[in-house]
Parts: sequence; structure tokens; C-alpha cells
Amino acid sequence: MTVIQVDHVSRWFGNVVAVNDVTMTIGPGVTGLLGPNGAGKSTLLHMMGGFLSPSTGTVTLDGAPTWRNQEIYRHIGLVPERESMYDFLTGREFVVANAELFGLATPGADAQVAIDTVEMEYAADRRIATYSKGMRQRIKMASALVHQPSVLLLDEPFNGMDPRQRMQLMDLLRKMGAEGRTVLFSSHILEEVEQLAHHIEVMVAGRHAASGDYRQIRRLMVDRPHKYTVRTSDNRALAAALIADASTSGVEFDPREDVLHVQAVDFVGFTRRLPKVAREAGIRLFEVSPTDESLESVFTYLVGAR
Ligand SMILES: Nc1ncnc2c1ncn2[C@@H]1O[C@H](COP(=O)(O)OP(=O)(O)OP(=O)(O)O)[C@@H](O)[C@H]1O
Repeated sequence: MTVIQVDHVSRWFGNVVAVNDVTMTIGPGVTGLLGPNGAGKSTLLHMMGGFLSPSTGTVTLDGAPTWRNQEIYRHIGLVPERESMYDFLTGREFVVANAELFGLATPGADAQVAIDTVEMEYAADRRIATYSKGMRQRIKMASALVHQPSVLLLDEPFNGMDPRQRMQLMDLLRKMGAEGRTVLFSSHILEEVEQLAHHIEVMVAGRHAASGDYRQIRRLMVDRPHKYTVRTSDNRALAAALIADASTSGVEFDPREDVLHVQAVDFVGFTRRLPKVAREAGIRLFEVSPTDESLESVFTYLVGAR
């Protein structure tokens, strides 16, 4: 069971609309759920995990509703951002307790596999009270993995982790995605999502703002200005030709790098016009690359566009 379908889902708390008419499909592999604080990511993850009911709409896993569905819980692991941990337990006891809650036949052995997966064996028999934030995160992860779910939902999993722990967790999530599991993690940190997820879903203010590869999302925003670095056989001549063309709103010549920085009016218009403008002026294009194609700029545009 691997495909989560969110269909016209809204969730409100009193007057606050946390999730507003969201429809999305999450399949196998690693997907990033990106959005600023308060965008509704946690609320959405909890509804996907079946721990919170939608106010309207449905959330299903391979067609079966997730809300209060015992059968579905066996296939989903949720790693919440905040969770009251039982500090007096050891990491191992905590994971074993979760294995028992799932009714697994061999809780000790299953807990051991999960502890090894998150590389926490060295501290498994220490009390959780003595753990760092990153260790707590990993033991939570072990307890979410103890029943070998096909869907893993993680809320801000990298919070509080040091760079080494972050790399380890990224490797682990990549591996799980490659095994065919559905891995969905939320983050407000752009570079995390960019490094890990091939596919991203963007939430802004409770709404589903965009979906796809971040470059595709960038291209969806064709009405936004885009910047390019262009290197040609005659940069000055192209600068003159471009500034006379409606596709371009600004050109800067950089003599040190011997390139042009071009501000295009829109993506589609510029990518169509540039080869023609160059050909008509008898100029050869050596390099054309977008200069602001980072997820950060996509996100800023998406947030700014609201
Ligand atoms: N139990 C609740 N009661 C009242 N309001 C809530 C509740 N849970 C969430 N909200 C509100 O819903 C909105 C979305 O919150 P949510 O936690 O889902 O966002 P988020 O994107 O996960 O942000 P963060 O990363 O800060 O947790 C916020 O305005 C939040 O205050």
C-alpha cells in the first residue's frame, strides 16, 4: 500500500483554517512537503496518518480512508515533530513498547531491527532523558519504523540534528524511497528539500501552492521575471539586440566574466525569442543558464505571489 490520495481536504480549528481545500497524490519515493511555519504541513501529515479527521474531504491510502482505520495504521509510520516522550524509558524500551502496541509477534527482535536501522544501538539502553535532540528524533523514527510500514510520514525530521546526523537521515530516507516506500517529510528549510526530494509539494497559508520538480514549479511561474546568464560570440551586440526586444526587461554586461546577465520578462517568451534574436544578429550562443533557479527563489516567488 503506497499511494496516498488527499481529495479536497480542509481542516479547521475554530476560526482557523489550517488546511484549505487541498488535493494531492503522494506515491512511492521521497517527496518533500515544503512551506513556511503555519502553512498547514503538520495538520496535513496528521490527517494522512489517520490521527486527525478532515473537516471536509477524504484522505485515502490505496483507496481506503486513513481516519480511524486500524488496518491502515499497520502500513503507516508517523514521526511527529513534537511528542511527549517517556523520558524514564530507555530508547529500546520505548521502541519495544511501540512494537507491542502494534501487536507484533516478536517485539524485541523487531525493535532491534528498527534501532539498527537508525544506528542507535550504541545508546539504546540509555534513558531517553539523556538523549540529544537528534537522538530523540532517531529513536522516534525507530518506533515509527518498527512495524515496517510502507508509508513513512515525517514532520520536520531534521530539526535539531547536527550536519552528520542530517546526512545519515537523508541517506536512510533515500534508501527507503529507493526500496519503493512512500516517504513524505515536511520542512521549511529549502536546502533540505532540494537535497533530498525529487518531487515537492508546496503549501502556503493552508493552500496547496505548487507540485512537481522544483524546476517545473519554477517554470509554472511563467509570469514572473527570470534571470539568465548568457555567453555568446558577441555579448555587446546581443545586449543591444535584446534590449530592443519585448522579451527582455534588462541586460547587464559583465566584462570581467565576459557574460550578459539578462532579466527576461517571462520564461516562455524569452526562451523562444533568444535563439531567433541571436540568429538574426549573426551571434552564436555558447551558454544560456538560469541564475536564480534555486528552490529558495521559487519559494520566495510562491510566497510573494499570495
Ligand atoms: N490543534 C490546533 N488548534 C488550533 N489551531 C491549530 C491547531 N493545530 C494547528 N493549528 C493552526 O493551524 C495552522 C496550521 O498549523 P500547522 O501546524 O499545520 O502548520 P505547519 O505548516 O506544520 O507549521 P509549523 O511548522 O510551524 O508546525 C496554524 O495557524 C496553527 O496555529
